[in-house]
Amino acid sequence: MAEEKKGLFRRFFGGGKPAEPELAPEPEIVSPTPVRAVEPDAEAIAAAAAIEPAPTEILEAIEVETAREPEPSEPQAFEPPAAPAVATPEPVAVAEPAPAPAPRVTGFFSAPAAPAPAPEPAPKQNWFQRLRAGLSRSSSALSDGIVSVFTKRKLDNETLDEFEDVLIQADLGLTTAAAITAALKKGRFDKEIDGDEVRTVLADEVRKVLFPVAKPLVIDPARKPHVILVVGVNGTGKTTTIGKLSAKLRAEGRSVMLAAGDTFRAAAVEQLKIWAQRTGSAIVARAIGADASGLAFDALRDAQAAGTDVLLIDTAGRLQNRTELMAELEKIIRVIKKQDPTAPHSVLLTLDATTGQNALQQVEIFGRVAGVTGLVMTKLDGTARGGILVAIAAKYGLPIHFIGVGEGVDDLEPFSADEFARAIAGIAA
Ligand SMILES: Nc1nc2c(ncn2[C@@H]2O[C@H](COP(=O)(O)OP(=O)(O)OP(=O)(O)O)[C@@H](O)[C@H]2O)c(=O)[nH]1
Repeated sequence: MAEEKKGLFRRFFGGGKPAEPELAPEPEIVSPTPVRAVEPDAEAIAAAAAIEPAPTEILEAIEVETAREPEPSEPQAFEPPAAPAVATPEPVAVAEPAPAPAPRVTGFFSAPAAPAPAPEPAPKQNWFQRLRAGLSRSSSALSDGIVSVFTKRKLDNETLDEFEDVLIQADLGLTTAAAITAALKKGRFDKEIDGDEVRTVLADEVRKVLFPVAKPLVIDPARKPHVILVVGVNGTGKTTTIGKLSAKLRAEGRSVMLAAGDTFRAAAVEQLKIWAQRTGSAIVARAIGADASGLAFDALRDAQAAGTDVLLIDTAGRLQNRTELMAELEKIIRVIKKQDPTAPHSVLLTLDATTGQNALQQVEIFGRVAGVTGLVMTKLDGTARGGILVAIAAKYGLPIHFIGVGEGVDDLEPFSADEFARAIAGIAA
């Protein structure tokens, strides 16, 4: 199929390489300082401040351990691993209600002003509504194409070709675009067709591609801990995803430990600490610039000792074409295996939907180097390129566990083929 559409592909992508995200600057490795001395990042704190606190009853159930002080200096080599700082979550303090202000006396007529009526809270949208809203840029790009191709026209070879172009432009991939066009042609050729019929066929075909890959992330209760390693390119949402997952796991009553393996970025460590506190998870963090594989090793040892259900390991962002950084990722996995040969039990690759075609290469290379077991696609809100998820599913068949449509704790949900297919096709309910 790729051969058939080569001319077409070149028209859309200029025959060149797909656009790559800007190279992120090399993270600066500063001399190790104790984690506690790291200046909190205002942006990270502001982002995490939006997180809903874990239910009080969950927080009350947390066992409070004594926090260990960080080592004064951090070894760069893996052996022997130094003990990490294990900061134990503290229950989130319930803020004392502020005393009601006394009515202001303004003379003889001192009656307090009538309070302004409270604004009606906006009704909370359900997940499908948020998914539809998030995917609106992707679905309206498709919808506009459908309207312009099919308005008052019969389904002939020309309209089919134009429609296939619309699908390819929406990043759905050549194979899926061809399958959708073929399905539309069946029994409808030379007949008038309306937009709703096209949208139904589109949703049906997308659903067929996504159904086999929509698989939940399964936590093996026999593993103590079930180790989840989160990998991906810079800024794809690893740390945020770990925070959101920890909230879900804690809400299910599981004990969780977070390992702040992004030892390049102080903001990532701070962000993770806030998530740990809010969700009632334990956290293992070290100084900026510390050896990430040593930290992963120590975190796993601590999680085993504590009988923790799930250990979520964050890693620094890395571009898939940076060989030395990918080798570092291999080392982290090797070191984890020394402690538990069956670990990591899940390797999640976070993909930023706004990246478009480059995401395919990320799946290819991270899959090969890190043995990715499942995908999390973030930032489906605010992109017209959400179709890339379909192209990835068709090409790699890797499980898609979660998708993200925003920065809030509720904006990450298990992936549903049917919901995604309807949302991207612009079908209302
Ligand atoms: N709009 C939107 N923003 C998101 C989503 N997921 C994450 N983000 C934001 O993306 C930015 C980067 O997220 P991080 O979690 O820090 O990404 P990271 O992969 O850990 O970054 P590095 O450590 O630099 O590799 C943050 O501002 C997040 O709030 C999403 O689904 N939608």
